[in-house]
Amino acid sequence: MTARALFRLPYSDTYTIVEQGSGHPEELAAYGALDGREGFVIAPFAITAAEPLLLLRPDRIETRRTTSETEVAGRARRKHGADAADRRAYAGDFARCHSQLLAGRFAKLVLARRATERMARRVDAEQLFLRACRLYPRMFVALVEAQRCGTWLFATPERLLSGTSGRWHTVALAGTQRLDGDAARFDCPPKPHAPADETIAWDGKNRREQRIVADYIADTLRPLTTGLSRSEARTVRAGNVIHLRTDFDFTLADGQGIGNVINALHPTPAVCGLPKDEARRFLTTAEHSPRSYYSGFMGPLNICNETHLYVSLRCMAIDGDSCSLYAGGGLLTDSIEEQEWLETEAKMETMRNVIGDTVTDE
Ligand SMILES: C=C(O[C@@H]1C=C(C(=O)O)C=C[C@H]1O)C(=O)O
Repeated sequence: MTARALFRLPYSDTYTIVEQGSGHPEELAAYGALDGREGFVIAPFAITAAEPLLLLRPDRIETRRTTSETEVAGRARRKHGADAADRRAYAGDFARCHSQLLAGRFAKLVLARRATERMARRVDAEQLFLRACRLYPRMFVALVEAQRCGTWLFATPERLLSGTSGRWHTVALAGTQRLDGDAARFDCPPKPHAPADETIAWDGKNRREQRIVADYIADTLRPLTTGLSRSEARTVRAGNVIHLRTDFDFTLADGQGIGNVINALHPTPAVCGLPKDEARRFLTTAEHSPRSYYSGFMGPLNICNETHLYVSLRCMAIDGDSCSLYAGGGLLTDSIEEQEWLETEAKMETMRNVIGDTVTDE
């Protein structure tokens, strides 16, 4: 085995292992090259020679049951204190983005950062994958191991594109609130199609942030699709935070492939900004830590005729005894730096809860 991916779909009690038996995953030059292909895809935020778009060949596919252990509930993790240098670097990045927003160069920018945790011992990535499956039943959980991209663990709430042959689905997910105290036990929706809890209040800034994403997706998909439907925005839970989500369903217009749809959608203003190409260029230089495979996308492509591509969020890169966690948040002109920092901390909790009590204090 030279590369492998493990993935668990939301609400499923089984996970799938996809292994490539020999050689390295294929490097593809562009999203269009995904049309008609089969395998497990892992795409970076921006394709470069150092961080290519990879397609893992499914030489072996196995499905296993996730265990029903509840061992995770009481795990205590030692207190985490953000590094002062990280905090200062984020403040600098925020100021750079905010001045661009105030100058009217961008309608929205998503600023991201990285935090590295040193572990007491070498990380057992597969154990962490299984723990993430137990902790986050609503999320798409995946572990990818390949020489070219390294080892990544994800527990993401954001679908980029999924479907079988006929109907396709995507979402506009944005706006974030932390669930604290008793509210953290709150479940919305408890099952895939259950009604959402509409007692939750959202402020204007979060609603605008999410509407920008939903309008962008609708405008992008309209010329490429037929029968496009758009739901109302509703509240959904993702671990210890909640978001606003609009669902889209569509059929591809004649002559359209999903590679073209991905090329048009990715990266959406849920993870990048508007206008898209300028925002992507700006962020790749403005952010002090490169995003690598964070905020790209990954998932099975045409495996057993099903495609489930998710945005690579709530994730970490694992390297020996070190875990690099990534998170970002959408900025508008009225964003407040301290609140945005706390939002990235809340999103990083998703992976901090997975590494649990193995974090050391050094
Ligand atoms: C950028 C991230 O999340 C995205 C940004 C959100 C926001 O700005 O409110 C919410 C959900 C995601 O679309 C992340 O998790 O790192």
